[in-house]
Amino acid sequence: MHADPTPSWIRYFSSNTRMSFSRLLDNPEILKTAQTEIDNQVGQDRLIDESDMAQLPYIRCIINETLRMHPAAPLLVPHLSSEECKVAGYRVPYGTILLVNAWGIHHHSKVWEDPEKFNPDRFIGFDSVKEGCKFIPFGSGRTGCPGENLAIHVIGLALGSLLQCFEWDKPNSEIIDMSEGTGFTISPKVQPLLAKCFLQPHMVKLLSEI
Ligand code: HEM
Repeated sequence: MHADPTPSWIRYFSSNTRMSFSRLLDNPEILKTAQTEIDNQVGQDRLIDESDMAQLPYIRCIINETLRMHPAAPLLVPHLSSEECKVAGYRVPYGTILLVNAWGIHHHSKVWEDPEKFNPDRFIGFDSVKEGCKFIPFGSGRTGCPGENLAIHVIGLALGSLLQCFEWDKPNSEIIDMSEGTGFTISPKVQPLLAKCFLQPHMVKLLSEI
């Protein structure tokens, strides 16, 4: 394996990581900050692994910001009231199907400043307990997603590996189309994402030993 200045092309289909990656390609300074964090915390002598995630808070901010703008389950999953109750002053009769519009909350200008801007910094020091239900890509409380930690680690590892091993660029200067398809879960409408990648020179030796 050698560091070839000619780029390789990647056609990327995965949903969550693809959304993060598209946003990073359109925001090269954020991409660079993420790479610097990996360089500082993991170094160049070994590949990133799952145990590094706790030391990569900025990568976590990028994942959160992507899940804010593109929550995989925009209406969470339907819930059914097993008895009559009151929610925020509203009477909810027994047997009501309740949908929570997480996408709407995540994009609401009264909840988030400049909600259409991709800005991972807004999650620096974010405390989900103090902030209440303004960020709920995994739902909340007893019915919340039990796979949250696994999902964050898998996305972080995929994103971190791509950032550690390669330099990235867009195929052209156009803003990447982030339109979302319709359905129970969110996925990008335009598939696949096309990007140019260059192997980082310092990764050549490491990757050739795998
Ligand atoms: C980015 C990845 C993921 C997202 C955004 C996500 C999101 C969600 C959401 C929004 C719910 C419904 C919560 C509610 O309405 O209260 C849910 C439920 C659930 N998720 Fe996830 N999830 C993800 C990954 C995973 C993974 C990796 C697993 C398992 C390995 C998993 C297992 C489940 C299960 C079993 C439920 C149903 C829990 C219940 O009803 O008791 N999820 N998830």
